[in-house]
Amino acid sequence: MSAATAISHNKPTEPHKSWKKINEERKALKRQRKQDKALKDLKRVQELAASAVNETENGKAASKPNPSTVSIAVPGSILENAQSAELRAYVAGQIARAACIFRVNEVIVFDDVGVTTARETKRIYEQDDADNNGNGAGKATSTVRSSSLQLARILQYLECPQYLRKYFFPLHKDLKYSGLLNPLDTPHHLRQQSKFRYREGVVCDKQAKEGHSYANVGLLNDVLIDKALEPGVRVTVKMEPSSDGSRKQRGTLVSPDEPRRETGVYWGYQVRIAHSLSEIFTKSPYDGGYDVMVGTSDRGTSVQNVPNQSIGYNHALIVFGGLQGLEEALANDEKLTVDDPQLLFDHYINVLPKQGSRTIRTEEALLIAMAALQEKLQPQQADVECDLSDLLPRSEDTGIPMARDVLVSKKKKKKLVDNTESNEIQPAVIATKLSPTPAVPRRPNPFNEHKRAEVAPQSISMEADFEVVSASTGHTAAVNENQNDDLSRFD
Ligand SMILES: C[S@@+](CC[C@H](N)C(=O)[O-])C[C@H]1O[C@@H](n2cnc3c(N)ncnc32)[C@H](O)[C@@H]1O
Repeated sequence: MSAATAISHNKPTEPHKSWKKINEERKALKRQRKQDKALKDLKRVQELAASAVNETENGKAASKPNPSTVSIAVPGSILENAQSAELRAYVAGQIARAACIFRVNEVIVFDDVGVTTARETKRIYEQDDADNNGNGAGKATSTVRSSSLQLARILQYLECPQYLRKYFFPLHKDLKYSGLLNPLDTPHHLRQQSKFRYREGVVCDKQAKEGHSYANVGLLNDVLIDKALEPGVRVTVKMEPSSDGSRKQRGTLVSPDEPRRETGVYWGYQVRIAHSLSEIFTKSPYDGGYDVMVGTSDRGTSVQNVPNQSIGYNHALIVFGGLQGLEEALANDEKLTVDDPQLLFDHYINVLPKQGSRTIRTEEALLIAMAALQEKLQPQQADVECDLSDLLPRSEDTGIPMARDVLVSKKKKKKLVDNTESNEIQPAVIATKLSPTPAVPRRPNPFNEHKRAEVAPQSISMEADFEVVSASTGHTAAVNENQNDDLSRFD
């Protein structure tokens, strides 16, 4: 017998494993890995919670100032220049994406035209307290250019976490193509499995113990919060680490500024409507208004002449013009008496002195300007830096419409193809039911028409005579009352 054969003969032979056994072992390994990850996440959450408690005890949290803010103003009329309803919505989506990419805290939609035409009329909307000179006199109605209202509504819709949209955005023709828009993918749009200290939520209509209420924060179970609030209110909740053995998740109501202030995480933008150029400046939500105002125009000073980090700010405002620029917006403002827009701003900047097209569209200028101004702006209060990469969803975890298509089972796909071939209409669209209790959002929401639904049901049924078009089904979609009523599944 050769040595090799002897060795192979002496080697203990492994018992033959069936595929069933191999699969079981693999599954067990997978389970183990999942458990390890969950434990790691839990440990991290507990550590963060403990450090937050420490900070509060040391009085540090209370004294932390709010980080500096950036606001942008864009005219609603830019939608009027779009060739179709789909493109109109798409332009609004581009503004929302740019605002998030550059961590903008406030988007002001202003009217740079004033007069209306047969095509572009004004619409009534519910003005909030903030618009109403902040005198707390309650809600009032006002009229606004329809393009401004649509832009503002789409901006708000996209900023709202998907799981809350059905509470705050009843079916509306302005949102018809919202399903085609690219999602914002912001950190505050948390997934169910994300373990982050803060979550956006809505107060539920569910009995809670005295002085408490339940909020839907996008988790499997509602969270018990430490305040008795009216159902429908949008809230920011600080999650308490879940105690062992308790299935009930608890949370504390906090200010919407807190997540960003405490963690440095971008927490979305606010939307405000201004009826004219001057209202951008006069109705600022910040005490003392904006301290640095930047106007943008191809007639401005070259951005290359602005030294890096030379624009110190606490509340910066960057204003963009429409089709005819800021000159036109100024000419259409009855309150402003100056005749040169440059006089309204601390800086009047040309962000691309050697442009190769005769004109740069506002949605393009927005991206160019925000990128060019990054190194020129210097916040007085910078965001705190905190590595939260393992707690917040990364781009590969987030919802891309294509990924959803991939998840459609082969059987379903075949059915879809068959139906299309036989010219059947796909029932892939939602009819959002208005929530039974009118939602009072935490943030001023001038576009909330829940009240109108109660008062004038006829007008809603007129507006509801359309569909929401999803990215995957295109124009073949039709309304089906039985479908899931969450608009977010299209984003
Ligand atoms: C269609 S342009 C208006 C054209 C106009 N001549 C102007 O720039 O004032 C729309 C808006 O995009 C921005 N924009 C366009 N080109 C720009 C540039 N080179 N520098 C800064 N902003 C620009 C401005 O806010 C402008 O109001």
